[in-house]
Amino acid sequence: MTAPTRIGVLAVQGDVREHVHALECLRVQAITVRRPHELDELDGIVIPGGESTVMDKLVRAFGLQGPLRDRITAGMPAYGSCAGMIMLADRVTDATADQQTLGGMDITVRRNAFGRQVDSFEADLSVPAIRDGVAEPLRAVFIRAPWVEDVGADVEVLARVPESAEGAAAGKVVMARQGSLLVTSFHPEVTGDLRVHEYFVDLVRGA
Ligand SMILES: NC(=O)CC[C@H](N)C(=O)O
Repeated sequence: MTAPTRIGVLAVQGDVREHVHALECLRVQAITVRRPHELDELDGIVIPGGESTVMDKLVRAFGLQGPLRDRITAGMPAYGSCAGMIMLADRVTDATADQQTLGGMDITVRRNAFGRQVDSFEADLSVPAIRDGVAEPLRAVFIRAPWVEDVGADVEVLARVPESAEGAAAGKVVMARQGSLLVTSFHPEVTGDLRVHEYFVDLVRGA
């Protein structure tokens, strides 16, 4: 029998439980991570939504920044949702003065991009990369979400806000991948649709 896939969920801040639940629904061993040594046995990690400024401070306070950067650089797959996407971005617009990220992905992300007045926004996304992702659009829930302003040459765009959406959000990149790193602006863990997590688990198993 092969060993079970072990995926960590960074558990310093944010909606950790929902990601643990989604991973367990996919029969993956989900492990909450607060200490550096907890990274050792992982096949991949999820960085949840929350507040990236707080998450960054706690990641540094818990001594996780260096070990996480090392593992990501060494190729450990990582999936960042919303604040997690900010954490995996090499560049952030509208960051606070002392805000740092883990980086790894050659993208520029704009924090709180959907507008300060609009706390949440929903859209049906066509995502050809996921199972039935064209026939059955993915309902995406955005909560004070960032979007991707700019992607490097090695980044694959997986989804955009539909061009028919109102305002500046139309056409913006909200799901992308670079090698073993995956990011979404939105929160698939709150809808019960497991296809994004399934895509990440497949990525981890293929890594
Ligand atoms: N739902 C979220 O993760 C919000 C992200 C938050 N606006 C930030 O800057 O980190």
